[in-house]
Amino acid sequence: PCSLAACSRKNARKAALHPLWQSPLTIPGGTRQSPINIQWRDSVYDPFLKPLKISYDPTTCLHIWNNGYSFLVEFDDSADRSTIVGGPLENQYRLKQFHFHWGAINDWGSEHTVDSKFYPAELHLVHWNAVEYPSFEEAVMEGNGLAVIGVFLKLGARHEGLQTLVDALPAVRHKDAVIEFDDFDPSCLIPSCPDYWTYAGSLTTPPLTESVTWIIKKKPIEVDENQLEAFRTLLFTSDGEEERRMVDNFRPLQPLMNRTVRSSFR
Ligand SMILES: CCCCCCc1ccc(S(N)(=O)=O)cc1
Ligand SMILES: [Zn+2]
Repeated sequence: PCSLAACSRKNARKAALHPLWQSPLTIPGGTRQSPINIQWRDSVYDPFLKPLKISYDPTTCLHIWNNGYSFLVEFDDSADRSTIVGGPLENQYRLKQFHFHWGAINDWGSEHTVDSKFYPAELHLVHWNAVEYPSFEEAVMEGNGLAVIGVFLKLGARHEGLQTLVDALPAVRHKDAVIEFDDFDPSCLIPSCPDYWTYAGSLTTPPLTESVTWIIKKKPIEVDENQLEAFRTLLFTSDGEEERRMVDNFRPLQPLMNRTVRSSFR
């Protein structure tokens, strides 16, 4: 056991870590961690990459909840009703949830960067390989278990589709709050431009498992300042706890190591 002084110093260091990272920041032996910087000129055009085929059924939308990391919109994934296929994927993947990462100010907030540029926020649409695995929880542990579409958000015009989400946020201000949310089609949040980058990576929050095929859309969507500010009114903390604003819920950039980022476009 450590000495009282050393223990308190260790605990102080741990407490000093951002609330998101009380657990270790790195996976021991991790070789395909996310997020990464996408250096545009180092990405390799792959002519064999197919267009991504997205088919979402808005009636599979279930609820919005604040899980203490982000706010999530979850979907009924008990059948192949909201799926993606094609792109770099060998199987069809089912939509499980989508969520966002954002900053305290507009200068940062995204998890991935492009040529070291941060966007103020990033959307993740999380899908799992229901062809090969019986559940999302099992797929999370497998190298080809998950496919996450990343969409950058940039400051610009108000996004009408996002506004229906923003209007619901006050109801999930605290950690563990949940409200019913139905009839939402998340494809309205995905740019129509088909161009994307893709690489083999990981979850960016615990359990950080190396199970994600990342599909990062080249074009951002535009949202306005009020919509970004609405994200920043959420709390990491539960009702009754001392309030901590939910901002800067993005993981630091991870080493590329022995990976190539492929592009679907020249
Ligand atoms: C067995 C439970 C595991 C839940 C893992 C949930 C999760 C999903 C997506 C992402 S992200 N930010 O990489 O898209 C992080 C975490
Ligand atoms: Zn995410």
